[in-house]
Amino acid sequence: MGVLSKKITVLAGDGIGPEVCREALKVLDAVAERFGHEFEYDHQLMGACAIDATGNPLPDATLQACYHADAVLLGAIGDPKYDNDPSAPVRPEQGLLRLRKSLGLFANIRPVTAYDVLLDHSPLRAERIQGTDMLIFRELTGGIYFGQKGRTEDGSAYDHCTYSREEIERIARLAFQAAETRRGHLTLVDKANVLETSRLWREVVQQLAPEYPAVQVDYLFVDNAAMQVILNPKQFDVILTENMFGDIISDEASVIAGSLGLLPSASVGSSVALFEPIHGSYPQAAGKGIANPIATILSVAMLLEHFGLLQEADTVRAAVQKALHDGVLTPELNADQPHTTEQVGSYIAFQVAERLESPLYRENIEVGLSTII
Ligand SMILES: NC(=O)C1=CN([C@@H]2O[C@H](COP(=O)(O)OP(=O)(O)OC[C@H]3O[C@@H](n4cnc5c(N)ncnc54)[C@H](O)[C@@H]3O)[C@@H](O)[C@H]2O)C=CC1
Ligand SMILES: CC(C)CC(=O)C(=O)O
Ligand SMILES: [Mg+2]
Repeated sequence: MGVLSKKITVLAGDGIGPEVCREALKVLDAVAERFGHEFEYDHQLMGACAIDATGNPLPDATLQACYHADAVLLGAIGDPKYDNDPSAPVRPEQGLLRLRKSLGLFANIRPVTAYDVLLDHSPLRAERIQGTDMLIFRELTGGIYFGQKGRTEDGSAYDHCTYSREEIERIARLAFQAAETRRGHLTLVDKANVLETSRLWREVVQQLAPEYPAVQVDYLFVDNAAMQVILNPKQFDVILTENMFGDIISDEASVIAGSLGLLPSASVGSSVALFEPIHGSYPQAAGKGIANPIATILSVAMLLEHFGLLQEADTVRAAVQKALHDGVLTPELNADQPHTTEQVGSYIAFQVAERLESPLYRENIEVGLSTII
């Protein structure tokens, strides 16, 4: 792959979003420095910050910038002032859902990895999780999050869940294809004993299965899956599931890695792809320098892979492994010798840029990174 020039729309968002995005862009700059690529960043508003500035969680300028970008990098959105006000007329999350729908991002891909050096950081037993490597395909533009919602005259509330065959088939095909390139095992997580939409998911997956003879398919009810993910995560290769189940199961699966701050994601579909950590805006941590930027940095690795820059993606992942190995980690993973969000990002960026001989780097190593930029 030659030298590339790419335009990336950056939606830093709210809470810790700007902090983790800053570090991810630092790493992307390091990739540009080492490999000669050019990345141009177009910062736009989305979420609570966009409501504050324009009254709209997804201003038209933001959407247009995303349409015209080669990729989108998102931090996180959300603010307690909306979470704590059930009757708020406009919400940051509406912007995110509308963005996903508008960009046709129907598949959200969330890898879950147990890192050997972090085995002790998971509350789960090391022998239980060691070697876990699963890929969750979460449907992202349908289901209950997008169905009609409202209140009835008697004061009840409803959220409708709908799925069409087409919505299921297009993500199921991506999941089958991924399973073919991995360990050949696909698990559909649903609630087909109760939900009609889940029965349609099973039907569609069963109809597609003969086209992918190298893939072994099995089916698991979501309540059982929630337990199995913790009890025996190594049994999973590719998990395919609908929007809400995937949202919940993937946050749960982050305890295998050791922190929600470690899990990246890629959202793909009919046009531009979007990359974001799976976590939210973690408002309690905003401005404190304690948010783990690795989920966003690994989302950048997925972005590079999407551009076909495989060596660059591997370089970022190797730099992350080095930070994990060297204990250059935020407090939730290294309470004894915590590093700040910025220190972790800088350390990873230094590894990527191979600026290992620079005096600044050496000085930072010598002082235990306490003065890293
Ligand atoms: N994609 C997005 O932008 C998402 C936005 N949200 C929004 O975020 C806000 C907060 O929601 P919560 O339920 O508290 O979820 P959250 O994901 O922001 O935080 C949950 C917990 O995960 C841990 N955590 C999250 N990110 C971390 C990081 N980078 N480093 C270390 N630890 C981390 C913290 O212990 C935190 O208390 C809400 O407004 C919610 O709507 C929630 C999920 C996704
Ligand atoms: C607005 C929510 C659906 C965001 C979320 O929790 C997620 O995408 O993981
Ligand atoms: Mg979520």
